[in-house]
Amino acid sequence: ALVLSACASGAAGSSETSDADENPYGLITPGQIRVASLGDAKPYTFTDESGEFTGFDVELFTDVAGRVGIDDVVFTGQDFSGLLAAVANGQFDVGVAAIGITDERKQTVDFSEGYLAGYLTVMGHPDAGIDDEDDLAGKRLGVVQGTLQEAYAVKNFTETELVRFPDNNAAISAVNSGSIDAHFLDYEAAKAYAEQYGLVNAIDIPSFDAPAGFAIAKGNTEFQAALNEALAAAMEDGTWKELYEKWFPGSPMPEQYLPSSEQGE
Ligand SMILES: NC(=O)CC[C@H](NC[C@@]1(O)OC[C@@H](O)[C@@H](O)[C@@H]1O)C(=O)O
Repeated sequence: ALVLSACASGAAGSSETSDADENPYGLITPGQIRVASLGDAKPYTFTDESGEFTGFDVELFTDVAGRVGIDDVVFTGQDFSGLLAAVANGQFDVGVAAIGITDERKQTVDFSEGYLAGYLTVMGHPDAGIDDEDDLAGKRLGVVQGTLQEAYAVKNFTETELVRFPDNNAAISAVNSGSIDAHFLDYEAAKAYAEQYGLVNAIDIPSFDAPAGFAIAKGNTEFQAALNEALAAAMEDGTWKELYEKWFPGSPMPEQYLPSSEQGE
């Protein structure tokens, strides 16, 4: 009986520790990372012709996940407004979609360190007559619900009629059909849509105080620490720079994410 009980308790003990070993980051499915993302925020995160998720954020996160030891990464498209809640309530392990880090959002999720700082951009028809923020008075401006653009427009574009959309695709078709004058989205996505539909970037607003980060459930400090360590390594060995040049050719490069040997030039 003594041997049996010792063996039994040993087995129980080992299975408990092996669970922690198997799934140190509290993943929904050990060995797999489920990512909530967007399908229409090219070149940050988008689905290509074959329906594969790709883009700067997608490839950077996939690289970081590999460094953390997880190669099975599954991306799913979400409306931005539901994305953080889905991560907070455990439907996804992480949110990756040019999500700006803000104190308000930190009430819902935790974030990795920042990995991209850029601009919020108003873009529309070349003949919409929008050259600066004053020109937005009396105009109809699209925003995606839940974005920093929505919050900024509510606060600053008080004479503008805001039209809320679930995603960029819906807003862009509204611009193209003329039912709104312009859409308010991220700089690089605006550039991609402008090229595709002959629209123009009219106003660029810095959002450096809210760099994009990976969003994870609050309290998952093991996962957060592992992601941060891997993200720092991807910056230090030039992987971040390589992906930035691949996906944002010609754009000004924020220095803080370059290898330390290239900073402070
Ligand atoms: N994918 C989206 O629609 C996200 C829209 C918006 N992105 C803002 C941002 O994170 O985009 C990447 C960088 O330019 C950041 O500086 C910026 O705050 C947001 O976080 O609300």
